[in-house]
Amino acid sequence: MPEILIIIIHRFKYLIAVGLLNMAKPKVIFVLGAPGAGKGTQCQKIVDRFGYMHLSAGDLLREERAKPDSQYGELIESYIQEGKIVPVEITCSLLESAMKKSGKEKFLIDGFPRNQNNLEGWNKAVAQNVNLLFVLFFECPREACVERCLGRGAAGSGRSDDNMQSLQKRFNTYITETQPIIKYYEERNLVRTIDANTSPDEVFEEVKKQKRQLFREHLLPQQGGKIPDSALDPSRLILNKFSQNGLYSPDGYHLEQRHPDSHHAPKQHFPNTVKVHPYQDNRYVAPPGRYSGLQTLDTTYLIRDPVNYVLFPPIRHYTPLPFFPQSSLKILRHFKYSKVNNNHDGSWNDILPPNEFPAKIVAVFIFVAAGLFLADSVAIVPQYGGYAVAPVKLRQAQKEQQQDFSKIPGVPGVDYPLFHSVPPTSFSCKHVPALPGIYANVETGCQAYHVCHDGREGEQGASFLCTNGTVFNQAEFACDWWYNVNCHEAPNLFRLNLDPLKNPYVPKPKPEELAKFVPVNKEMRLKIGEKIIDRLENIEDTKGNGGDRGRLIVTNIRVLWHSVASPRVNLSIGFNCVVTISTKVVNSKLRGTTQALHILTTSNGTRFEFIFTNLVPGSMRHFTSVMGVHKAYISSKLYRELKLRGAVIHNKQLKILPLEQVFSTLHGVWNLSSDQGSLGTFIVTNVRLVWFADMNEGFNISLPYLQISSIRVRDSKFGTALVVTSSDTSGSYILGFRVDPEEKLRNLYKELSSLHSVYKGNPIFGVEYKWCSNKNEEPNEKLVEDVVEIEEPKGEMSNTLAAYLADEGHAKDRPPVYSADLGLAIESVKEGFTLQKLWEVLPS
Ligand SMILES: Nc1ncnc2c1ncn2[C@@H]1O[C@H](COP(=O)(O)OP(=O)(O)O)[C@@H](O)[C@H]1O
Ligand SMILES: Nc1ccn([C@H]2C[C@H](O)[C@@H](COP(=O)(O)OP(=O)(O)O)O2)c(=O)n1
Repeated sequence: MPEILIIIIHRFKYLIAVGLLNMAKPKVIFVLGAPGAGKGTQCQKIVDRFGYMHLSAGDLLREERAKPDSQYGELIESYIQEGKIVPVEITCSLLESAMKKSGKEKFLIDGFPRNQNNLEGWNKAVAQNVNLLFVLFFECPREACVERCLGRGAAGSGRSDDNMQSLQKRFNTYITETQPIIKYYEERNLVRTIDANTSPDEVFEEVKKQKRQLFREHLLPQQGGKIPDSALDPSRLILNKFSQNGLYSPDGYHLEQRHPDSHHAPKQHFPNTVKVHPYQDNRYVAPPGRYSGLQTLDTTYLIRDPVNYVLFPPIRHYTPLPFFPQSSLKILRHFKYSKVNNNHDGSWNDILPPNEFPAKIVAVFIFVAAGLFLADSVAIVPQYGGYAVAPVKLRQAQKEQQQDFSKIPGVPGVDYPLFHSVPPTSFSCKHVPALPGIYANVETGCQAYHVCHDGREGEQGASFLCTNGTVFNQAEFACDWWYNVNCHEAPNLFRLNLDPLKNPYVPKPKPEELAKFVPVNKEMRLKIGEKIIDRLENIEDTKGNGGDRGRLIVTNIRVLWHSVASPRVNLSIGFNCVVTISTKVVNSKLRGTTQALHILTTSNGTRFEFIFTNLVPGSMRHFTSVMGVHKAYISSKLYRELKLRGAVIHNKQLKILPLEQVFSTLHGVWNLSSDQGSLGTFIVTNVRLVWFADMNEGFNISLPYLQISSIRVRDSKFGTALVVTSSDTSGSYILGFRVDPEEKLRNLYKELSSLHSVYKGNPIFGVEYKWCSNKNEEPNEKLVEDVVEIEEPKGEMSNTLAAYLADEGHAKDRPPVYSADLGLAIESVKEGFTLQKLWEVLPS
């Protein structure tokens, strides 16, 4: 079978695409430590060795103070002498202007942030404009530091604070104000501690080791690298998904990955790695701007491979694709090799001296999966659909291979074009109807196509070629056999990009995100686990179907409306896509001017507005129930979403959710995401699994069954491990756990697997809403029967245990009976079930 790379063009949201700034963010390392710890000394060495720009907050303040016209001079002097920390507005503006003035990209910021005020000021004004890599913390005992500062003073530092009196105050400030800041970053796994109580050169060796270690942590484990301690950190885990589908990251993360060819000048600038950008609200977005000179990300995700390390099995060049899933949103194309870029410029390149690493190395995206160690080293690579780079030797050999055209119908170069790279044409993204969008290039017989978005790829956007024999089918947004495509028609079809359902760059909603008109009996059918909370008659969909009486149904995950006269006229609004719910004065056809319910939603980057008017005068029920359930929906995310490092544990106790029941708590469970693993507690409930580290309860994961895609037991280099994979929508994280003895692990696996199968089939969404208003306003149960369009799921709960657990009438325990099978007294089994049947749900 011909190997191809399937490149899934990432569909990023309009908002983000448009909203991205066009500047690459500078990288920052904070340097902290007690006065005299040697921060300045080490920074100088790092500058010399690694080429960072050193900005010392203290020096900048001293410089400012020394300026005769400075309006802050006196204030700074008095603060420094008192050992106090200067207000952040001054320090931050000095830092910011020094950064801007330098025109550099990577900075060591020394002596900052030194207190809460510094931290808050930075977070507010600067943090979102830079990438904070980590905090380098020089740890040094007080006596040594004092001695050094006094020595520095005696040697003529000229500093007004290098005296015993100021030093005492500076140390107090350091302990009470700076140490909590270091702790703050420690909790975020950002601190790299260096023992600074040795000679400057020895300290620097440590610094180098740390940097090297940081780098090694991100090598493939089979190459001797470690899985980083912070593998559970969302910023690392986000990369997991690359091993799955390379690109798409819904639910709080947003990534973009570039193909070499999408780069403006692919031959010169071969982007070796993914760039990921933390966004203000903790999502990760593609980096703005072009890649020129910025090929590597200032993260630890870049890894290099030793010489001759085979990434891919040999790939034939320009092999035709056997078939194209035309309806697919994926864009299929061959993998084109370009010149290897051995010049690994970027923030991590210089971590190792050049001679410490082989010269002919290539970068690939790290599969920094917490469970990476579980995968076979080379075997996983071919599955990877990202933009990896193949080794030089391999690549050249492939280039020489000729394509066999005999399997393509038609005459090459006559019936279909034969481009080996995208030729220059007059195509311009300036004249296309929608951005982002994807457009066939007619001048190349549609073999080339362009992805136009925010202009960062230049006037032609990102250019791609369809494999020989195929051309871009504008109607299908996919490469297709040449004989299926009428290329000249393409410009007439460019406008299809305006259709969010067609445009592959517009993400498609999940069912519960759907905010659109849907055919009756399909979307109007309740989903499993979905419960009707309220039904209201006499509601007009004032915006879409004014004048039509309808029925509004509020369930635990969405709001449905349908016309009573013609139930096919209906709509479904998932709470997931609701932006705001408010009231609005409107002019209703049936009620005149009145207060109505206004729901603003967003789906696929498009906003939808819904207005519902209650035709019963004086009734407020539609407001209260829709708003109330929406509130309950928002506050119950833990039932439905993966949470990392959440406030889910307090004093080593799980904060139990209202509908949650803890089934078992297991101590001594290793989370294998770090090199030695972290020891912690594993809790199994009816909603989720939770693990938290014994040493730091903030290091935790809460994963609802709804978001688990598989649970397995596998061998790993750590021995037998429990491997849990989260669903695509929550990032496809791979989590590894180990419990001793193995029997315990197997029991845990059995328990989790059966609960997973039960609760995935019968999910607890956690959205509960209690009526506490006027009795007359409560939902009329009778209405439930006469809604024929709403079908409850039938026969879907096939699982015995699910049926058994769905025991709504089980208000009281059933009387105990002796079970001969178990040799125990147990609660009598519900009618129609046997113990044997219940055991059968456990996987063997
Ligand atoms: N590892 C070390 N061992 C001994 N003296 C040191 C060491 N590092 C720095 N010094 C000296 O200690 C003094 C304070 O160092 P400096 O780098 O200015 O510290 P900081 O910036 O943390 O206040 C300087 O005189 C420096 O020469
Ligand atoms: N973020 C900062 C950094 C320094 N300062 C002031 C107060 C500090 O005592 C002095 C000296 O800082 P510097 O980092 O040069 O010196 P030490 O680490 O204390 O040796 O500057 C500040 O107010 N805010």
